[in-house]
Amino acid sequence: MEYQALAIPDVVLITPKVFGDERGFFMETFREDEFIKHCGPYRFVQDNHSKSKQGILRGLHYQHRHPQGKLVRVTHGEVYDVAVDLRKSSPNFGQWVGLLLNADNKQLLWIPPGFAHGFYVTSPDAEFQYKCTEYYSPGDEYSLAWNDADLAIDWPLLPGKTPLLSEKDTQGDCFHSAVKF
Ligand SMILES: Cc1cn([C@H]2C[C@H](O)[C@@H](COP(=O)(O)OP(=O)(O)O[C@H]3O[C@@H](C)C(=O)[C@@H](O)[C@H]3O)O2)c(=O)[nH]c1=O
Repeated sequence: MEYQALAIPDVVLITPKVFGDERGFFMETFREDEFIKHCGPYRFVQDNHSKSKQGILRGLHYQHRHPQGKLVRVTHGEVYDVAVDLRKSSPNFGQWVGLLLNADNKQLLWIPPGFAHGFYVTSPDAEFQYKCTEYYSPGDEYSLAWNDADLAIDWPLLPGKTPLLSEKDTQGDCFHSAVKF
């Protein structure tokens, strides 16, 4: 596996080594030893899997008292995945990184605690799987507005379409007033 720090260096893009043969392929998707070396001494306690239709945008989500690091990947289809740095002491505070993750490139993205995270589905549908460093904590969930003007995230929206959101995400907080770390 190859580990590449992105423009916000604590966000790491992981490219697995894929062994193809006549049966299909094999790849390792997580190794604790390498992960700790490149991303930090985190431990995962929960795995999640969601499926979404084209044009769905989930996010931008975070927990505050129980911040979650997330190791995310796409196992079917494609999404544009975004992480926003909400750590006040970070040189990258208020900045975002985004990139396409899909079932063909098989890449994984490590998003540390202290970030808001979300994704937009660009393919007809997409399955999204991720590991989390903290358990889901319903009372501690926050949604940051996907279209906040200060963040100015350059989502690759389908022409003429506004993203489809959950009720909760239509009420997302603006960056200015959002709870930070
Ligand atoms: C996230 C989550 C949800 N749920 C339940 C609550 C709710 O009834 C249903 C759907 O929840 P949500 O609408 O919050 O699901 P979703 O919008 O997919 O939330 C996820 O979005 C992405 C972008 C993230 O980064 C994740 O951390 C998570 O916040 O699933 C759990 O039981 N455990 C969980 O860990």
